[in-house]
Amino acid sequence: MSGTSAALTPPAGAVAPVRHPDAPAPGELLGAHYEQCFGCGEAQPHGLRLQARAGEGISLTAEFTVQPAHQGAPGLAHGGVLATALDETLGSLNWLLRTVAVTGRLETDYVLPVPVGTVLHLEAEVTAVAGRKIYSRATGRIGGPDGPVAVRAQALFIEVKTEHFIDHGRPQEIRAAMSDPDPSRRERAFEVNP
Ligand SMILES: CCCCCCCC/C=C\CCCCCCCC(=O)SCCNC(=O)CCNC(=O)[C@H](O)C(C)(C)COP(=O)(O)OP(=O)(O)OC[C@H]1O[C@@H](n2cnc3c(N)ncnc32)[C@H](O)[C@@H]1OP(=O)(O)O
Repeated sequence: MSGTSAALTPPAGAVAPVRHPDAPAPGELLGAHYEQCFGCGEAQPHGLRLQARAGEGISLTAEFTVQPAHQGAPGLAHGGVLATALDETLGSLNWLLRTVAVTGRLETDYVLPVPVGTVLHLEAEVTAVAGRKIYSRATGRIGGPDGPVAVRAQALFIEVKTEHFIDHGRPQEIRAAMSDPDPSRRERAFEVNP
């Protein structure tokens, strides 16, 4: 049984998403947006280390391998970890729009159990944009990119200003991220200059 709440149905005035001219080319790896990110950070030992790759239009693919640290039941991925993988994949789509946005709503269907050691093959796309609201969906397959769907999600991301992170984040992490000598990492941890 699955369904979609009204909040995830784009309103009548919604428009098709527009790929930013500087979006990474199809096939290009996006790389981590923040090295401590639980979803994608390479310096985050407990994280998913999800790797996303730009697709055509406003779409992308991503992969992550379920580790023993990601278990809920013996030998099986925790549902919250799978939701994180979907959230991260969907959030990464905003890099193709060059819009800074946070998850407002995420609805997840769990279709098949996902064992430890499995590679989850994710694909995601933005379906519509209405003002600050970005509508998107994703699927995660197991056994290969064309394998059966194990999880799927629909989401609503809300565009925010850079100040969202400065106002709400903890000062010590903000200071550390802002003092990163690499300007592109600084930009992607906090802001996007369209
Ligand atoms: C994370 C770092 C990103 C760095 C960026 C660098 C670029 C990186 C590039 C790429 C990789 C990114 C990968 C990230 C992946 C992970 C993403 C996450 O997990 S984000 C963390 C979890 N989410 C939160 O912490 C939000 C907490 N919530 C809030 O801060 C506010 O509630 C917020 C900003 C979402 C909305 O607050 P308001 O005051 O700005 O706006 P209002 O007026 O309430 O909402 C605007 C519209 O949206 C609807 N809306 C808001 N929340 C909704 C909801 N939950 N369900 C349905 N509609 C909702 C409202 O009804 C309203 O609609 P009407 O304009 O009136 O039509």
